[in-house]
Amino acid sequence: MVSLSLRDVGASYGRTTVLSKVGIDPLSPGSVTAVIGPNAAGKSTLFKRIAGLLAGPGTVELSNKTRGDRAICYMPQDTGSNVVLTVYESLLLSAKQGGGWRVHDDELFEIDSILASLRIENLAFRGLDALSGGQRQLVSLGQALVRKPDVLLMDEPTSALDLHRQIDVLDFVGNLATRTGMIVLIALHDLNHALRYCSNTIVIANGEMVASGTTASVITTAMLRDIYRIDARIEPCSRGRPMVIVDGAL
Ligand SMILES: Nc1ncnc2c1ncn2[C@@H]1O[C@H](COP(=O)(O)OP(=O)(O)OP(=O)(O)O)[C@@H](O)[C@H]1O
Repeated sequence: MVSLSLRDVGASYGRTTVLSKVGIDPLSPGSVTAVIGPNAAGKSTLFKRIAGLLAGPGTVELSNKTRGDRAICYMPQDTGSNVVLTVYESLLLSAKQGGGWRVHDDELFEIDSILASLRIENLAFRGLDALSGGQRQLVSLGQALVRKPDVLLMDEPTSALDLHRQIDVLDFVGNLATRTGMIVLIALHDLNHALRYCSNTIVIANGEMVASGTTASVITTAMLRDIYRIDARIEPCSRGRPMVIVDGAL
């Protein structure tokens, strides 16, 4: 089964280094890890570096990958598109990216199944330029999933979604990871989503990794104070789930 580890990973834009020395022990198949941290901390940069879209020092090691060059898929934060394609065509194009152009029945079946799982089958023949922000985000996730990556990097995948869709998407991706062994990293600002859906969490601040480990051990009152500069408590809700309750900014 696939596993992903990082050693001393860094990245720069031109001469400006924005990320350095990020290291994580092998992430196991099927794991879902949150990547959290303030704005401009370096979360998207880390994803671009892992996906090979940015060069930099250190090693991204992916062992036992099954998908060759398509093993790692980055779902960007900005899903805007002015490409003249329908939703269905965009998923088909994504499924075929890097492969041959012959279309097989099982690929069409897979696209239908992902559209249905994300509850966007009604959008299949709508142009990408005629979608709402949330619909674009769901289509972008569909484009990533049809590639069946070994590692899925999701950059704030629920930022444009209503509450029901947020839960739907995170449940779906978590179950898919468990079922297929896909490793998932999700950049999140909603720390309650991290507590609920991610077994492990990595904290990035000022271009450095400042904590990593089980989500419960990483999301603490002290971390929220030091990294986010907020006064907050982590308390169980009436159903026993830990929740971040924010009292104010420091
Ligand atoms: N293409 C670029 N060229 C130059 N600097 C960039 C570029 N993209 C990002 N940066 C800078 O790199 C730093 C890290 O940005 P990054 O997008 O990785 O942060 P982030 O943690 O994902 O932030 P956010 O939570 O706001 O999305 C920031 O200072 C940003 O201004």
